[in-house]
Amino acid sequence: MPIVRNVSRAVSQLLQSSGCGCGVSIVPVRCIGVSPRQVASDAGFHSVSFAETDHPRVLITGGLGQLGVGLAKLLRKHFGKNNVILSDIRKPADNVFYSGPFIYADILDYKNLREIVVNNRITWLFHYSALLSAVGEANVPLARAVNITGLHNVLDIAAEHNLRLFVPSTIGAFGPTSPRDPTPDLCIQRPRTIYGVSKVHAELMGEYYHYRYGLDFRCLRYPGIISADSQPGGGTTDYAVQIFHDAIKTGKFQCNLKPDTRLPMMYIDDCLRATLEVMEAPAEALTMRTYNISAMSFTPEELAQEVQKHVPELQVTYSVDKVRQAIADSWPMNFDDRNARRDWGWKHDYDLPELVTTMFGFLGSDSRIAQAN
Ligand SMILES: NC(=O)C1=CN([C@@H]2O[C@H](COP(=O)(O)OP(=O)(O)OC[C@H]3O[C@@H](n4cnc5c(N)ncnc54)[C@H](O)[C@@H]3O)[C@@H](O)[C@H]2O)C=CC1
Ligand SMILES: CC(=O)[C@H](N)C(=O)O
Repeated sequence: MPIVRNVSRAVSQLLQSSGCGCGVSIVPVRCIGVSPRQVASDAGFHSVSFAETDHPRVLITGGLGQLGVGLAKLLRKHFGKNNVILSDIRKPADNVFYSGPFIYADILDYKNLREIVVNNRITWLFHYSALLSAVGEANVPLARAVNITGLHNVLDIAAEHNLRLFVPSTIGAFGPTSPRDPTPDLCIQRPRTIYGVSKVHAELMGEYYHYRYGLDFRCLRYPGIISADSQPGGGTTDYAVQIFHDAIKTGKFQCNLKPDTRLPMMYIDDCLRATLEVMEAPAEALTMRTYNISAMSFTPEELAQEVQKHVPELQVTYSVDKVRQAIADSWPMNFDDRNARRDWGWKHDYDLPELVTTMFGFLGSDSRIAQAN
């Protein structure tokens, strides 16, 4: 009995002293073992110049998806090519492989991940690996493993090695009982997808590690992201990327959501810039560790009308995917991001017309537009 009392006294002292997120020296170190894997010695990023060490040493997990390659490009511009390591379990395309350091990293392999962090003296980690909303519903056990067990590995390694850790969350972290128009940072979160559940878990675990162990955890809830040169990985908002490709290739687009389904969306450049800005923000400026960020909000019908200004002959039909529609109907319609704007100066650059013009600029629709005129 006295032992139990002593332990609970020690725990309650710890909890009281950790409210500021600093000064708690205990970190969740897992038992140290010998990793069977070695990072290739010719990987090219071991020999850094002295000047390069002034910058953060970055690792991006799940970097070959829709967002990771663009993030690596942005961070390499800021911190130097060799200071940013892209990783994934997939094989990179030639242009990605030759554009900077790439390494195989399975986030479910704790020792391998730890070894990469140690050998490369990583200081900032961007954790992008995930299964998104639609693919997550199609394979719940895998989504649970990657999105939850994988996150636990990342959190422990980040806490153990004193990393600054960015984990993206999503509009999908809200559910049908959340206020949807607009959705504030702090409100009821009862998502009905494994993706959403895993992201709420990530938000809470990251914040818990921050207050309990002093982990420098930072998290943004992204809207649906729209990009020209990378494909989405199986989400509910994917239609808003596909419409551009189909408009150019065939002039026909079949949308899997109803025409009036309103969701928050953002152009990739805004999303990646926000990610860098929140990582660079002074800790004192952050009154929270998880922020909504917002740019625009539209329905498939509104997007189609804007696209038709560039490709007037585009024909849009609707064939609703029940799973995606149910997910979309439970998500925010508009996102309230006032806290991000106040605390660290978040400001989006792209509204719907700029987004559509920029997408067609990238995808080279000039010939079709000329034909249409
Ligand atoms: N793209 C979007 O619209 C949004 C994305 N996000 C979040 O941003 C992050 C990046 O998103 P995307 O690039 O769109 O995702 P994506 O689905 O395109 O890419 C995810 C990557 O994770 C990798 N991965 C899967 N299992 C892995 C494992 N065991 N170990 C290492 N990597 C593994 C995949 O190979 C893939 O390349 C995700 O966490 C996602 O939840 C949040 C909101 C919106
Ligand atoms: C909004 C997201 O998180 C993602 N694009 C999805 O649709 O699953």
